[in-house]
Amino acid sequence: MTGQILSPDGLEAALRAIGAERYHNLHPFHRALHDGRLTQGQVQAWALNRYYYQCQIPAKDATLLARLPTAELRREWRRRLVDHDGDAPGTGGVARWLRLTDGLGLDRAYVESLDGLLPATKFAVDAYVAFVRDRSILEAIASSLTELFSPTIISERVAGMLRHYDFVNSDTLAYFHPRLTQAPRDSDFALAYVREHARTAEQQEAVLAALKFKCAVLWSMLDALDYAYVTPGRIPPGAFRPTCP
Ligand SMILES: O=C(O)c1cc(C(=O)O)c2c(n1)C(=O)C(=O)c1cc(C(=O)O)[nH]c1-2
Repeated sequence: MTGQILSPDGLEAALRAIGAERYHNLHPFHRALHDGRLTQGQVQAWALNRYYYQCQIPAKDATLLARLPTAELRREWRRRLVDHDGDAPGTGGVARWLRLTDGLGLDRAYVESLDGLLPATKFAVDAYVAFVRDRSILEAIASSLTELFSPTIISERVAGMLRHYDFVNSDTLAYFHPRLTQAPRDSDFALAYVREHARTAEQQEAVLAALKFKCAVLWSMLDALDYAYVTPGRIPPGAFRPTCP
């Protein structure tokens, strides 16, 4: 498609095709998580590593917020900060994620210390924040478009985990509930922005590449979990070691 300019609908279709092929719902570690094939220790490893993604998302959004040129765009984007950081201690998505790690039996101070992260989790998440800092605003906004696909995986995850694991309940999974309305609101905005602003073939290619990059960030986080926690003997030095079965 080099050089060819897509219509806004054509661009949206190409973005959705990337999600259908590359989104992390297809990863074997997620399939195992949602189908009840993981131990509590493996679910702890997932939640502990994913905590780093959660707590860097508002840092990523703050980085982008500072670069946005208009009050209208900043007003829209700052909602994301409030969604994640809350507007008082103990509120917002990051605090709700800690309810999940608490409920799974992880020590909160240990989770927050980030000491147990897999090296690849840190590299992947830091690469996402750096991408949003260093690339064009159009690419930065496009990289959030994985959220177009997240409501489906979140619904599958919550239903699957409640059905299969006796160590979670709807209170510990409360993180996910607001995401079902926040994610479509955010991705509707990001998609409309991208449809309107990606006009040249070069811009459209950059937008598609940004979404592929973000799918790769999410995929590589799961590759790292799969490598370290599924086959015994592969946990990297210093990373979290489950003590429960
Ligand atoms: O549970 C998931 O599978 C999932 C995926 C994604 C995503 O696709 O990036 C996000 C979230 N959750 C999420 O909770 C979230 O807050 C979020 C923010 C962003 C982003 O790129 O700004 N993605 C996601």
